[in-house]
Amino acid sequence: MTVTINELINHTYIDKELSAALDSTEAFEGPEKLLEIWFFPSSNGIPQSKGRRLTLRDIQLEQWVEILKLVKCEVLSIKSTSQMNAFLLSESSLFVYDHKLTLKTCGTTTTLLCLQRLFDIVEKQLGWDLRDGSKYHPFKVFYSRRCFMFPMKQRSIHKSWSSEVEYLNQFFCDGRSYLVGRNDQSNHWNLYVTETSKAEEYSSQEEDETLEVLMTGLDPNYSKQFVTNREINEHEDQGHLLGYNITKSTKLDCLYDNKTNANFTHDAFAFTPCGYSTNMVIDDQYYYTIHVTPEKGWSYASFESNVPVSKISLKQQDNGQVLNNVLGVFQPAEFCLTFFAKDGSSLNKLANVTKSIEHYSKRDKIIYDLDDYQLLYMRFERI
Ligand SMILES: C[S@@+](CC[C@H](N)C(=O)[O-])C[C@H]1O[C@@H](n2cnc3c(N)ncnc32)[C@H](O)[C@@H]1O
Repeated sequence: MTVTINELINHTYIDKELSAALDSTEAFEGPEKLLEIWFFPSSNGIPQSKGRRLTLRDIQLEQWVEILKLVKCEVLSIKSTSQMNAFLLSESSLFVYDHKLTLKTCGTTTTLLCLQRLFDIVEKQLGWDLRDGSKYHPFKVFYSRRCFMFPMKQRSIHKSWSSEVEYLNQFFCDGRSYLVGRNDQSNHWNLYVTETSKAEEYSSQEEDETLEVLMTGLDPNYSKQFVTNREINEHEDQGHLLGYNITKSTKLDCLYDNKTNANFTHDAFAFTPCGYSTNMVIDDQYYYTIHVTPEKGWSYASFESNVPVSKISLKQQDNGQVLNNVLGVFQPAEFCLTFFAKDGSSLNKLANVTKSIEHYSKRDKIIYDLDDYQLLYMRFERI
């Protein structure tokens, strides 16, 4: 599976002015805030309203721009497939399906401050009744993040986990908050998750697994691949061209063995003076997304994927091999991984495979049973 030059010209949307002018030279908070909202268990579960069935993908671009303004980030470009819209943002990514969305943003973005506007739009425009008294009850909500490197630089409620949880609890019923890993400044990960709406739980046929790998202390010989130092030129969109070149040279488009020849859609951007983001969509419905902050001192890269590796590779590959491919590109000094799965066997398999990651030693391993999901958290350090 490799990307082709066609990927540079078939965007659904592209902000050429923004793409040409983005620049950031200050210390950057790579670790992202990750919000995933399942409004319904599947697209089949979306109700009709006034004789029409509207979905998240009926929300217009101008409204996403307005929602993202509250988050303090902008849309660089969009790739659409038959089942989802993949937004590449000035600070990471947004994936919109008919019934669910994933918003991943880094830096000093204010992810949760878009919740009220998002639910207003969903309620008034799509006609979805998600009210539970003064709160909302979507099918499921996940909000997570690794501990920040520069917590005091964060804005508003994002300065502390407890104020983020307090804010989430104003919107949702039955939310639970976890501190996963060591209770020190730099080695933990936080999760907020709402209880699955029981009435709909068993109508969900959707298989779902998500692997995240959060890497720090990137090897400078490898992270320099993400430094381009391009000249800012208002008239040329070099960011997407250089992003494409980096994808090819690092082979980040070859992490999965696409044995089914499923459609592959790709969008990447190289920031200036450095930094890289990419969204890859496989089979029109699964994504993996990679974001890189290569600066020495606060280097960071994240990989997140909901690609069902065994289906896409016809059982030729597993998540352990994908993990090794990812580590090979960044060679981090440390990383933690989180893996959510409904099926305990893929989780156990990954937990066992990772016993033998070359050059790394396991420091923490934690498994949670979260009603319909199991969660594996592991942290490793280079030996
Ligand atoms: C590519 S973004 C991805 C963030 C992602 N969460 C991560 O760090 O892995 C961050 C990188 O791009 C660089 N960058 C340059 N201009 C930027 C901008 N306007 N907004 C965000 N990042 C920018 C940052 O300095 C950093 O190296």
